[in-house]
Amino acid sequence: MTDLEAKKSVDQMSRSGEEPSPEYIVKDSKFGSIETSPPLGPFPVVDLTVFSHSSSSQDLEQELAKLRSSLSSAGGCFQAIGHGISNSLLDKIREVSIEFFSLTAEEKQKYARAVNEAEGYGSDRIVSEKQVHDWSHRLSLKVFPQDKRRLNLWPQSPQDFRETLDEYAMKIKIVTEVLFKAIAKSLNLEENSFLYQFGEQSVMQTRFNFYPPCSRPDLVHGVKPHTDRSGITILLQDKEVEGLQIVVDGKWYRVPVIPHALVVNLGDQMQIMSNGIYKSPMHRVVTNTEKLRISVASFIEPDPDNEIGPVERLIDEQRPRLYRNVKNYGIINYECYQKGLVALETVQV
Ligand SMILES: O=C(O)CCC(=O)C(=O)O
Ligand SMILES: [Fe+2]
Repeated sequence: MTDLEAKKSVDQMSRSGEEPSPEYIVKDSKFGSIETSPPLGPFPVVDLTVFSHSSSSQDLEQELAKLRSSLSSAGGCFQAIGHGISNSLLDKIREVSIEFFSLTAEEKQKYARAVNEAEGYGSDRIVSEKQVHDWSHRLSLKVFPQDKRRLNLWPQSPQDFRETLDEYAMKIKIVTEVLFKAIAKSLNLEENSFLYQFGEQSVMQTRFNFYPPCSRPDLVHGVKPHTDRSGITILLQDKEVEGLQIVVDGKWYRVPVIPHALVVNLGDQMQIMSNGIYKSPMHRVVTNTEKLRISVASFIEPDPDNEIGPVERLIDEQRPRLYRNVKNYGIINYECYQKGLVALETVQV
């Protein structure tokens, strides 16, 4: 057993069809009951080809307007198409994820996350006795900077796991660079305004999420409500099974499945850099009784040695500085999580 792990794994309970044990049951969520099927959300589909290829100013303006409206609302999310990653690579990364999670518990344990570490295979990190456990297993791996990869935690089975992740991560990195420039453009900023804050040594952590079916989806979270601590998160959802929900104006909405689109969520650090103009959305994952769900989330964060803060041009009399400059927001975020504090609130001026 690692840290304060639950006595029964979600895999075991899922297979036997039994009710979730008490550690998984959400009692008094401040977000209300777990509604597994709220309405579909107003998340636009943005075609990234207008940012990476020459295109008419009308097309460019149209996609920039979608970025502005989606990122400045509490919804902070859109789906990206035209991202340049082939359908076959997207299917392949999903396939190796399912193959990994289908290995025996003993085999997966070879890549187990150590107590107090973020990387490796396991369940959510438990930081207090009161914490409700998520109905999921995950495998988290640092993919960039490349020399920080801990290859002993990278599965050797299935055989093509490592090369698929490497290829996928390289492509995601290119997509994020296009996005940083596009987001800067949408705020009328110089195109490297965000890219340079992330730095040459920006970090990418890829997390493979696995949510087995649950006999009582109304009682558990696949992932509890949270905002991402990243700068930006690029999420490949399951090809068929929904589960992700996002809060817009105080209400939960489902994020639809678009099989070869990437869900783009801003994280807390872009909310800081954009001086609060763009938002890091509150989101959660719900489970269902019938089908397992997987997702692959890539979290891109600035180099932890870089001091980041609101871009100067986004600070003026009408919009005074909302956040102080910070270094290593990851640590701030983790410490706040342990104390039950909202990290973004602690860095407000
Ligand atoms: O599985 C998903 O759709 C989202 C997962 C998520 O929010 C996360 O890993 O931070
Ligand atoms: Fe998330």
